[in-house]
Amino acid sequence: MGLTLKAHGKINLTLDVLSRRPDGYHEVEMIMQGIELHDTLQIEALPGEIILTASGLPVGCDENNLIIKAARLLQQFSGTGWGARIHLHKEIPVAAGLAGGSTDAAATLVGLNELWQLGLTQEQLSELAVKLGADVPFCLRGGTAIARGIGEKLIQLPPAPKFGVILVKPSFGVSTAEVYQGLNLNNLGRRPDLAAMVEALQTGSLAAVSEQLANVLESVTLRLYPELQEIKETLARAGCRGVLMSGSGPTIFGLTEDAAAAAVLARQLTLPGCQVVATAIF
Ligand SMILES: C[C@@](CO)(OP(=O)(O)O)[C@H](O)COP(=O)(O)OP(=O)(O)OC[C@H]1O[C@@H](n2ccc(N)nc2=O)[C@H](O)[C@@H]1O
Ligand SMILES: Nc1ncnc2c1ncn2[C@@H]1O[C@H](COP(=O)(O)OP(=O)(O)O)[C@@H](O)[C@H]1O
Repeated sequence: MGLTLKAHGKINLTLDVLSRRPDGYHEVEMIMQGIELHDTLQIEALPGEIILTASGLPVGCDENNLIIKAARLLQQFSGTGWGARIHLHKEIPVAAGLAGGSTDAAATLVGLNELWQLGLTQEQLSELAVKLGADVPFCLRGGTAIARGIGEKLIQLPPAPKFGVILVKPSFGVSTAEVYQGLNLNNLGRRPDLAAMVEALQTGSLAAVSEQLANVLESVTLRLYPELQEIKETLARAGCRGVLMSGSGPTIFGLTEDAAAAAVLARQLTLPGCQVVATAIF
């Protein structure tokens, strides 16, 4: 008996950094949004070992893969004798700011909790999730949420309007740790207005939501990679209403009225060397 799970990516509609903690992490305040684009995990329980294989976009299947880390963490926590055979089909670009690894880890926790019949609560899973990464607790639930703390303190919001989303991922990846380290907390550029974005989401207006998009990590990543500014301008010129970098980058996303508009627009874009994906708010 096995399970097939969809592990959805995310974008950040707002991202603000409030302070640097003594442990090097940062207190954030952001609105996280799940997207249709997803990886697929097929999981079967088997005695003892954890075996991972992958297809789709290239990704390593060794001990560094967050799927293996999640499975081992759950084995240790529960003391179970079970193992698993897991196949990952990767569609979310890697090291992109789209939480691809985090969402695979979250799906692994959910899937193995069920297959191994551990009966862990959502809260227990969330406590394990944050040990794997700051974005993993959000990925357990998905949807639309305010995230605070290092990203693990979540307040679920009503589902967002189903806007279309165009993702543009340049050929390079960025290190999230380096981007946070590069921040100058006294010079963050335009800061988001969280309350105004929550209100904009409630109105359902693409124009209102687009106006409130803001991410202070752009102050680091766009300085390191000026070509990202050109991608933003290309998306805006092509007709995307709101354009922003997701998370620590380098993916730039653009919003359209719906998924069909995103698909049409994505086909018209010429961005050599970039992965362009049309998807939607999930
Ligand atoms: C920036 C965001 C926005 O959603 O996403 P991504 O760009 O990674 O998708 C997150 O804050 C990233 O979350 P995640 O990628 O899970 O972070 P982790 O693996 O826990 O941490 C990677 C490194 O980023 C830094 N980090 C992360 C989160 C945070 N609140 N403060 C930090 O300073 C730390 O240096 C940490 O060592
Ligand atoms: N299952 C996984 N999918 C993608 N990346 C993974 C996975 N497990 C570990 N990683 C590693 O995690 C790092 C961050 O990847 P990812 O989660 O895709 O990016 P981001 O945190 O920017 O959204 C990459 O360097 C990648 O090698």
